[in-house]
Amino acid sequence: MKPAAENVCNPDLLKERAHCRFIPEEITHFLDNGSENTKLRHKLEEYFLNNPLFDDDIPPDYLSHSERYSNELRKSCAMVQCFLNDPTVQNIAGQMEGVRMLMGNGLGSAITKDGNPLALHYVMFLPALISQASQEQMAYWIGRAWAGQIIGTYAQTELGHGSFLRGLETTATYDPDSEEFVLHSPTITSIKWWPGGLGKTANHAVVMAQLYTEGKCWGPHAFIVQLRDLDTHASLPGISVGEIGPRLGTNSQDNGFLRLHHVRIPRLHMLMQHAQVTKSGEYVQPASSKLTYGTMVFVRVAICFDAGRQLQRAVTIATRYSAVRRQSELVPGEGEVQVLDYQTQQHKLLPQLATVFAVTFSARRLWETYNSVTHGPKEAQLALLPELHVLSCGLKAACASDCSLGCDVCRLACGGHGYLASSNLPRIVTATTATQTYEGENTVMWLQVARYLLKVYSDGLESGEEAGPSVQFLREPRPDLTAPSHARLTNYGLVMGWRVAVVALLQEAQQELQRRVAAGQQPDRARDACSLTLVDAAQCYIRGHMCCQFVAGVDELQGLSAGTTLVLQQLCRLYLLYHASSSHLLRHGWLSGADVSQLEAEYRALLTELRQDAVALVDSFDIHDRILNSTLGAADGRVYDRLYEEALKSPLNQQDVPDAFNKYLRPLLKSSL
Ligand SMILES: CCC/C=C/C(=O)SCCNC(=O)CCNC(=O)[C@H](O)C(C)(C)COP(=O)([O-])OP(=O)([O-])OC[C@H]1O[C@@H](n2cnc3c(N)ncnc32)[C@H](O)[C@@H]1OP(=O)([O-])[O-]
Ligand SMILES: Cc1cc2nc3c(=O)[nH]c(=O)nc-3n(C[C@H](O)[C@H](O)[C@H](O)COP(=O)(O)OP(=O)(O)OC[C@H]3O[C@@H](n4cnc5c(N)ncnc54)[C@H](O)[C@@H]3O)c2cc1C
Repeated sequence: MKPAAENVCNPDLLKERAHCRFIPEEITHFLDNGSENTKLRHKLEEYFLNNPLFDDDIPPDYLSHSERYSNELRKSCAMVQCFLNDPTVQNIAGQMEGVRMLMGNGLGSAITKDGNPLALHYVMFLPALISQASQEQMAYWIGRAWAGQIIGTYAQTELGHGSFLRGLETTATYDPDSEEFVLHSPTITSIKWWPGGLGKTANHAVVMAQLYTEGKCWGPHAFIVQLRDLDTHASLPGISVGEIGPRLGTNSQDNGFLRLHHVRIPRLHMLMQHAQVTKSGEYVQPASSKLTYGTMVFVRVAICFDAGRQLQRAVTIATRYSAVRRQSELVPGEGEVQVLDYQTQQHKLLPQLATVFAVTFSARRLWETYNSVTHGPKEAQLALLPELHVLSCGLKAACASDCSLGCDVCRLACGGHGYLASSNLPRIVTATTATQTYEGENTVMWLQVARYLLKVYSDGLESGEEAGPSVQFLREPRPDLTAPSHARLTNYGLVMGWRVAVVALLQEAQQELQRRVAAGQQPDRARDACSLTLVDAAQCYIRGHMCCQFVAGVDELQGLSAGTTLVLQQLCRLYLLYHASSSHLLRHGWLSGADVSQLEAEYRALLTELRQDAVALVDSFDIHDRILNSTLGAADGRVYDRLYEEALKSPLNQQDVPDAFNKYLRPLLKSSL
């Protein structure tokens, strides 16, 4: 048994919690979207985290690639079985809600630490069926997929093309004689490459392929292809499938490749909610060709939430550690201080804390937009599609980039120990950085946003097309740059500053574009030559949007204690000030040099204020120790004991003299004698 002293909480953490100025549970309930959800989450955590089925005998870091995959597949299948068959779990949460929690990176990440081989089935295959299949197709596929009788993935990206969807090479050619599509990968570059779960887990895939019928290509469409025998799991004739090899992170997710050799599928395996091919081969056009991209839009929204949850974990670990870690003397002779006391450390961590809330407010609003578009009347759906597309692209890019950079800042804030796998920060960082690439590489997403902004700004909307609510400001009179500083520096004043920057950048880009085209440059090349300015415009637009959502979200909160409201207002202000240091607010005339100095002083004062709540704030994220899975971040702050305990688990430490010594080192030592 451990000595009692080892089990007590670190005294510095206790002190931090004692001076909390707000009610942490209020923030917990806000982040869970209601106290009932918090209760539900606790019950699920208790059920799963106390169940030995989900324990790892050996830390995954010490397993081989195949062992890791097998271990994570064991746990993910057990987890799904619980949801499908265990009444206790079913009583706690509806199946849908439960699976969502397990597949996301909350509880799920405590169970399948190294990536979940079944994730794509729930995160993309099922959503693809829901957004692309006709009613009859849903009736056929969804029940089987939901019950785990078939396991699917989403196979879109190819060796040669990921970002440029229209460039996909896989073909689906309709044969009216047999009423079948022939799926084929004609070249090496057309091999599907990357889909999660494709390598060894999935027996079906939604395959995106160029549809050919009646001799014409109609662009990328979605088809369900069976890949493996449902009994033996052997790959079917004409299907070459496997895993693509080790990656920076999530190595148990068996990302795979797929080559199709003239594989025949029934006509009704083309997903036909939007476009159809009749028995005779006639192509029936969808209301919008972009409806085929619906699955990606859904996942982009989900990524905003996921990236935010990863940042919550990273900043919890780094903040608790910074309260425990003492390093150097602030004032010589006064003893070593908690590193959290250094202004530079606060500047690393507190903006990350604020970002958690900016992401939460923005992602929630995006989710509302997504729901009103997908559940609204058809005409309204189509009218709002561009706005949803642009917001989902922009917020996905911003949340992915802010959160993955934020996670890495948290890792760096933990010094050397942050580099240790047992801190869990390397795994969090590598999992989060992938969100910048998948589901639309970030730069490509920014360019999509810019394309829409320029279109609205330059009156390029087609007749009957309306500018979406988030870009109405492009049509409004330019705000007054000479307004007094007290008006420009308020929260809404700073939001306005971003809008001013967007308009100025679009104006610059448009003038440059016109100049180049007038000088004879091909218009698309001219646009590429303006793309840095256009990406700046897109980023300012989304930053302004996130600031606006944060300000409005805090303003609209009701029923919170004064202390909690104050701390959220301060975090909101900190977020606005942190980003106001961007050169764009200065360059485009919203802020003067004197304004910047004033805002910087206010920012530093806020760091000092919020420093006292930092530990209580991360406590309010209420992340279970098993989900943090970190030697540095556990709630009791026993950092050094845990670091030592984890080091002792290394297989190399199971022998004083490793076998490799006799094989390699001893001969070297002998030869150099
Ligand atoms: C857990 C996760 C695991 C990971 C999974 C994956 O990664 S899966 C793999 C993930 N892979 C990726 O994410 C691949 C990323 N690439 C893509 O999504 C597409 O290639 C693209 C959107 C970049 C361009 O598409 P394109 O060349 O067809 O289009 P274009 O640029 O020529 O613009 C034409 C018009 O269409 C509009 N429009 C476009 N999309 C939408 C939409 N969804 N809705 C509404 N509208 C849309 C656009 O605004 C423009 O309007 P305008 O100005 O004419 O009025
Ligand atoms: C962990 C992980 C999981 C994934 N899971 C899946 C999955 O389940 N299913 C699936 O189908 N795919 C999956 N993918 C693939 C992913 O969607 C693609 O990698 C992504 O869309 C980017 O495409 P790409 O790799 O072709 O990059 P590229 O487009 O080749 O990007 C290379 C560079 O070119 C730049 N670039 C590209 N186009 C333009 C342009 N038009 N203008 C300016 N710059 C440009 C990019 O900004 C980037 O810097 C996954 C990828 C990863 C990393």
